[in-house]
Amino acid sequence: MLLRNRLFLALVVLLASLPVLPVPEFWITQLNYVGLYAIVSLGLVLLTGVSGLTSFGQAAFVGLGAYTSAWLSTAHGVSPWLTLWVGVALTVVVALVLAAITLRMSGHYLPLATIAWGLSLYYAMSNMEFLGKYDGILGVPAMNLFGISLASGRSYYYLIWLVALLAAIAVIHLLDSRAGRAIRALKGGTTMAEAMGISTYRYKVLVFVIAAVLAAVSGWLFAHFQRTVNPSPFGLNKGIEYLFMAVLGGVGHVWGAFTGAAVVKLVEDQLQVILPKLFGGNGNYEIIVFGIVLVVVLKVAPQGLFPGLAKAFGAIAGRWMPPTQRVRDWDGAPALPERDKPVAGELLLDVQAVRKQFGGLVAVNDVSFTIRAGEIIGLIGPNGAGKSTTFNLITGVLGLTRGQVLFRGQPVGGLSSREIAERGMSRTFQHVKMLPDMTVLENVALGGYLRSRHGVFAAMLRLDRDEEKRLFAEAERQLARIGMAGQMHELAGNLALGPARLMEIARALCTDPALLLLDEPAAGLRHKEKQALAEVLRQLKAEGMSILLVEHDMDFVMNLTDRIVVMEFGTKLIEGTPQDVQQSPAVRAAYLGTEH
Ligand SMILES: Nc1ncnc2c1ncn2[C@@H]1O[C@H](COP(=O)(O)OP(=O)(O)OP(=O)(O)O)[C@@H](O)[C@H]1O
Repeated sequence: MLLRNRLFLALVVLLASLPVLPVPEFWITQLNYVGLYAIVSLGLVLLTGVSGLTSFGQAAFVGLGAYTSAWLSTAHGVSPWLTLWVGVALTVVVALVLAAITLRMSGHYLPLATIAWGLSLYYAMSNMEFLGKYDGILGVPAMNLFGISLASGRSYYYLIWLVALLAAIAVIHLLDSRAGRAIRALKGGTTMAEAMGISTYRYKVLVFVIAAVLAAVSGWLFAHFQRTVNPSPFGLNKGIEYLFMAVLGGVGHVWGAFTGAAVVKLVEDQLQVILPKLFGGNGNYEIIVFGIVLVVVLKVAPQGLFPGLAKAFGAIAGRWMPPTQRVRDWDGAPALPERDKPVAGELLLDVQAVRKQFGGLVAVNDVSFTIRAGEIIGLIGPNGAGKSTTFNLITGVLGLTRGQVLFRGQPVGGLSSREIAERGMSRTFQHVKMLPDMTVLENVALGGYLRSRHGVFAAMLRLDRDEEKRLFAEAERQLARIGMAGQMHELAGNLALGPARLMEIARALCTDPALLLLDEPAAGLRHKEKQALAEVLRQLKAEGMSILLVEHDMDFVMNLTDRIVVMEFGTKLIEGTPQDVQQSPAVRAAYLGTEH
């Protein structure tokens, strides 16, 4: 960590000394553009790299920031230090409106929508009389800071890079926080994040707005650097270029934004000089070269240039990569708040004649059962019996066709999985859902989301450290509870299936549940892994935890459960003790596929 800080400090000192060294004006201007572009790309790292939302329309937000400041400062003489905030406010409003319209779209529709609004904003800027139409606005004033003129490229350089580095630090802080983990969870789909109580839509909107604001701030800086604005740098091709920078540099890394901005800006200018000399004429040859380069980079280094560059710099620069081993500084952190727990024997879950129809298929046919606090109930049945569907009805992933589910006396049918998580049901997944690039500890800490509260701004300003300690102390406690504390610093993606399933249980425990719901936790496990899992479940029961265990493997549930509900063809075949079930000819027939 210390080394990382020193490297960062060395970078800052180097950057700060460039304008006072005999560096030609041309290179200072180039670096100014790199800084401006990096700020926009940084937003794309958050939006596209971390959250998986592709936008081609960022250049339009740059334009919004640039035009707002240019118009207010020229037509109304407003200080650029005020126009910045007007531009940011306007961008937030526009981004919120666009987010409300487009962010519920999925697949290819979202990128297409970003192209559509990117074009709309561009043409809006180009056709407004008061913004000078295609000629734009001339005579944008230079900035002053405490009486010091920032008119020269060398002085303005400090402002651009101060903003760029502060933005990078804020994004780094954000990604290493409660809100950051929620943002990182967006990429793997919404089911797991919602089950941890995270409003995925809210975070998508937040990330979208942050990326738009970064673009607008870059636009504000751009307007007072160029001292003139016209629509051309805010068009769709520039939007594509920003995305290109982020992807080329490494869209998953904060420093990838800077790498991409530097490579594109510096190489582009050189190519614009060299290529016409080689091929003659004034064609935009550099665009052809960039197209080819992007395809090659995507093929050989899909993570972009930054990870490779960092590795190439060897062990020291390798430390620039996100740390995998977090400093263990949470000893003595106060425990997170806990919910009121049900008393042993209290009716916890009351599933009343639930039904789910998929068109003509009745996947779950009026199934009823109950769970009392402290029990482990098994829900078993052959393939296609309707177990997973029943599980999804209880956890709010699927809506009920009919029937009701009561949890602690309150109806929960029709609630979202997030609301159900809030009430104290926590689940694991048949196919493990985790964030493979985060450590086991961080994955488990995601479970503590609803028990903590700090948001984006607290994270950016590092005001969330005490709460983070509480979250990690809780995550470690839950990992220790299932015997995985020794693996907390490992990347979750490196875990074998058995430990990965246990990690999911620890994450569910971290929500402080009243009822734990496990969806086929033994599926695909080897014998030893199954034994380890059974041991953990026995221990949880001994601690008083209530568990619904959906399982295909009959032997696994026999020695663990108090009662078993057997399903076949969507209906409840039998409910009883493991002995009752074991001796039932109907159950044997269902599993062996014979008549009964
Ligand atoms: N989204 C869906 N749309 C249509 N049919 C579905 C859907 N989900 C499940 N089904 C059908 O509902 C029935 C019950 O499926 P379900 O996955 O609940 O069974 P299961 O007991 O969990 O089986 P397995 O052990 O194979 O997971 C199956 O016939 C399945 O094909």
